[in-house]
Amino acid sequence: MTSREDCDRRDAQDALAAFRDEFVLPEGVVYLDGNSLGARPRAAAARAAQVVEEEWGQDLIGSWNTAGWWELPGRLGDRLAPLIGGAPGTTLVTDTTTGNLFKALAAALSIQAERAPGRRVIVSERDNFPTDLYVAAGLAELLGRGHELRLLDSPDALDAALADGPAVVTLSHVNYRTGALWDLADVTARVHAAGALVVWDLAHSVGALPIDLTGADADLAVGCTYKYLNGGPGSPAFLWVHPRHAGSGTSALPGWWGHARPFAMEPTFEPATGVARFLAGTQPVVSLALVECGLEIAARADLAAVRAKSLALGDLFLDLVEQRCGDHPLRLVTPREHDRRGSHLTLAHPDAYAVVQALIARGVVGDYREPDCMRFGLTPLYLRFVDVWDAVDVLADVLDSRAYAEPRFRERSTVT
Ligand SMILES: Cc1ncc(COP(=O)(O)O)c(C=O)c1O
Ligand SMILES: Nc1c(O)cccc1C(=O)C[C@H](N)C(=O)O
Repeated sequence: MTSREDCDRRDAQDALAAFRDEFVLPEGVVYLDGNSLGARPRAAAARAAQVVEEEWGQDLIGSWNTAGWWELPGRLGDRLAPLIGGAPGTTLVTDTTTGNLFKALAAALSIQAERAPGRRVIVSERDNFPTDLYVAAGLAELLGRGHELRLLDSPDALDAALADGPAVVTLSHVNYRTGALWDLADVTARVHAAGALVVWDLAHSVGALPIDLTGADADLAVGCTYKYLNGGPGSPAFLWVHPRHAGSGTSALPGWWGHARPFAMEPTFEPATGVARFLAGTQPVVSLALVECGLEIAARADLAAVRAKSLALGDLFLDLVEQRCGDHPLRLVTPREHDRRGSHLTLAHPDAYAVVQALIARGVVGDYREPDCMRFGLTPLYLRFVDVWDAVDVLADVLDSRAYAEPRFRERSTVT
């Protein structure tokens, strides 16, 4: 059995270990929820003070020009692009993942309306993150042209859905609940071979594993910056568009920020060239500025090493859970194979909600997802092997002692 000392030794040899110092983590907490809200980069507090006190406080409106506020979405997009295999000028950091998905899907459908007008089906997964499904269904209805959303009940159903000639396929690269990973290049090739376009949601994979959208020849992608990119609560999301589509596909939200000449204040919309046409309106500058602190750290981390450590942390977690919690009714929801899982692990338990609350009370922070899932996020930039050991130690004790049976652990908060 792996001992805590073994984990200490692995931490001592870990090439990514020094990154932990770049984050602020509360004393006595093992944070396994960076897949939902990433930890705060140390540099973020000073950057926030700079934006608020100097750029806003002193320079006021002038900062749109002098502090580069106007250019932030494109400049940060270019900083994020290498993490997703995007070329310069293909990526924006802007709006929310939900909003960007709406724009991306609308653009993909408008491209298909030109190329293959008979195609009216959007394919997704029933188990996709709810916002993705709501956006797709809402858009289909709004278009009023007979579009419909078809949902896969398992990955094996993709080929049959493709055979029916859909317009667009939209999938989450890593599933928010199960942690299951799609093969992005393989799926993209299959979707294209079937004459459809693909829109990827990278919320749970960006910053956690290497992604090559250009190499895979994907069409459009969205994702968020507050998980593995540590941009802060509600930090703006991103939108990537393959250059071949950057001049086509109307934005469903043609706002003045996406106009070719915003300050000409013209009454009709003329899209800016390239991905900038997908900008809509004024951006949350303070939040946007903080995204750079996380991106700056991510740019220095070798994503292959991040992925290798994520898998190693996951294997350790699973081995220890099997060794120490084997008598309890736990079921691994996440595929165990490396090439089929992302960077969080999900265990089902009949009392999952209460177990998660009991763990949080003991300083091990994971989260709960319906109907019976405990999620544990593995963030290699600030998580140590010894943290995983400590987390499983607490989990074993919470389960063995039935500490989770206390009534207070059954009280539901809004955010689970
Ligand atoms: C796959 C996926 N898409 C989208 C979102 C959220 O989108 P938004 O930031 O717009 O709330 C999440 C999680 O919050 C998610 O897991
Ligand atoms: N986006 C979130 C939020 O606004 C509040 C609380 C949690 C979240 C999340 O990150 C949800 C998340 N995408 C999930 O995978 O469940």
